[in-house]
Amino acid sequence: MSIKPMRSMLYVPGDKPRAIEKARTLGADAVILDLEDAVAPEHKQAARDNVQDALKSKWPCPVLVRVNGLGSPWEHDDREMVLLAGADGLVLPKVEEAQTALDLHVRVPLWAMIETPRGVLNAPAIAAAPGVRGLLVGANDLARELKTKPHADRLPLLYALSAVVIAARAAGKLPIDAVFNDVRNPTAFARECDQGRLLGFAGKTVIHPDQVATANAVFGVTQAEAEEAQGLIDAWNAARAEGKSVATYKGALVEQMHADEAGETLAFWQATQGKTT
Ligand SMILES: CC(C)(COP(=O)(O)OP(=O)(O)OC[C@H]1O[C@@H](n2cnc3c(N)ncnc32)[C@H](O)[C@@H]1OP(=O)(O)O)[C@@H](O)C(=O)NCCC(=O)NCCSC(=O)C[C@H](O)C(=O)O
Ligand SMILES: [Mg+2]
Repeated sequence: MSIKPMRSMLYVPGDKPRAIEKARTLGADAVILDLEDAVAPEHKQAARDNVQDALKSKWPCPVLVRVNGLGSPWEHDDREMVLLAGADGLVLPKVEEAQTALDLHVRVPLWAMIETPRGVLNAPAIAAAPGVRGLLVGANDLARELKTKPHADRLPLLYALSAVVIAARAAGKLPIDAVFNDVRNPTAFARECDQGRLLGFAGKTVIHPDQVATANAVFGVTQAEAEEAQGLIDAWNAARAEGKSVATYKGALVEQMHADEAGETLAFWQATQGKTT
């Protein structure tokens, strides 16, 4: 089984060449070169050229491109460029129907952004569409569309966040949590990462270098967790060798599902060894 961790997916504005260069060195599990909301209309062409250029060289992680939305004046040229330049994935904003993903016919993995109420309602079908690798939450757009306000615990968004996790997980795709705007508030960022992890997200989209290490840590597996997983597997194997159907580890029940989960934890830990953060 090949595991590609997506603990941190770093957005980088396509019109900031310096930030694009820096992004190569930050230890994010993926980089999303943005042509959409981070780029003003008068810079769209220059951003597309920068991104095309950046895709010519080798990167230490997968590089995705967020294109402008369907119906925008830039959508066609953006998509052509992504296909020509060979990005590792295409991030499509404001996806509301599974048919949108089906109609695209792109030859790169698709990451669908869920950031409207209709997108949330149709998330199960969108996630299940062939070619879709994962769902990314766009909480800024979603909050605006829901006519809600920022809230420390994201209470107004909880239903949508969980709906995205459930839709993605049911389809075997990756749910990725939304960005946290306040880049000078690492404590609140870490709290939001913890919440996202608890909800079941596989990783978080981030917007600043300082957010990468925290996302990698929170959505990753620590050495202590890996050792715990190994201990549980050893206890399970010993019990099975004695013909038992259940075991205990440190006083708690262990069944096949727990051993399987521990195996996944170990595999994920191994997949992140050797990464910079
Ligand atoms: C958020 C920022 C505008 C903050 O900018 P600034 O205050 O200028 O940052 P710093 O001075 O702290 O930057 C320090 C150095 O780090 C580099 N940097 C900054 N951001 C990035 C980045 N994302 N990737 C790579 N490198 C970055 C700077 O170049 C500085 O480097 P150096 O000069 O060498 O010291 C800014 O961080 C930023 O623009 N972030 C990305 C914004 C973005 O991509 N937005 C779009 C995606 S989020 C979205 O659209 C929401 C979603 O759709 C929704 O609906 O929710
Ligand atoms: Mg958005």
